[in-house]
Amino acid sequence: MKIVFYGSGNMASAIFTGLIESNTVKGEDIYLTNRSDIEELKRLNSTLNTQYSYDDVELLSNADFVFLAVKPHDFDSLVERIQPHHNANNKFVSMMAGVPINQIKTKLQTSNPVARIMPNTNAHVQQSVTGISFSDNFEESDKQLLFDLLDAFGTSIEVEEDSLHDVTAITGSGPAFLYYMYEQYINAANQLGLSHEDTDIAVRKLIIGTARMLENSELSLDQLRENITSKGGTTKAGLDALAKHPIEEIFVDCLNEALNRSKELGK
Ligand SMILES: NC(=O)C1=CN([C@@H]2O[C@H](COP(=O)(O)OP(=O)(O)OC[C@H]3O[C@@H](n4cnc5c(N)ncnc54)[C@H](O)[C@@H]3O)[C@@H](O)[C@H]2O)C=CC1
Ligand SMILES: O=C(O)[C@@H]1CCC=N1
Repeated sequence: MKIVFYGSGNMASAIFTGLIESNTVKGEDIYLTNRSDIEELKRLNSTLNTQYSYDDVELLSNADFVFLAVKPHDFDSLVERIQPHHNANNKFVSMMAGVPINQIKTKLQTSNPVARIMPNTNAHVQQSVTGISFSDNFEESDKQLLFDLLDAFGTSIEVEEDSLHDVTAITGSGPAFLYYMYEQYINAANQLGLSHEDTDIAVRKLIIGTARMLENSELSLDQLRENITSKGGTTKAGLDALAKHPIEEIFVDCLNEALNRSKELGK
């Protein structure tokens, strides 16, 4: 299977690294290109054994899956490269936030199958949650091949195309929202007495340990929280302080703004 990535930035590299490190695809079957950073492509060739080229005929010839991994505002420059040279074998897999399948088909002037995915950078550690939608003409056997690829770097959920906006807000951007929250937690913790170094290590371990509990425990979130909260204790005091702030409202606002931006990006 020949897989091409147009774009080798943050999200694409998380995916092709996951595919190679899980032994799902060999580096030599993955072809990379980007706007102009040949040094980056050479570096990836020496570490992952991936191929690279700026020749679109070479890239697209016999390519089974062609990942569109550029920013939405770079799509037009990508169309100039792909449109004249694509062929019937190419199945397109776009990860561009917000850009609808019909717009991809129209701009590329193609009736080839198109899938849209919305992964996240947790693909680096094979933990992406990836939403996926397909054009009507995507063959079942090709869908299965693509699901197998997605499984190599996390879990996937098939959704209606319109729901990809929700997936983008909740899990596509989600790691950034959680990182931001953890940053605030570290900033606050730094105002207590531990050294900054100890605080940083302690909070990182706290986050990792809490995530492992979520993974391994059968208890609900609120039960896990209850198990830490002694009557009249420290946790109760901290939680009462938190409850004075509109935390749910803050996240409703955050997710709605991300979702609205996803809709705008497709216009
Ligand atoms: N970073 C993230 O967490 C996520 C990103 N996405 C989507 O993935 C896409 C890429 O995002 P990032 O990897 O973060 O961006 P990035 O800026 O890290 O990488 C973009 C890549 O596109 C390449 N590029 C630009 N114009 C090109 C052209 N004409 N031909 C070939 N390559 C070209 C650049 O050289 C670069 O390698 C975006 O559409 C974004 O919406 C989706 C989910 C999560
Ligand atoms: O910020 C963005 O637009 C992309 C989509 C999801 C994560 N990063």
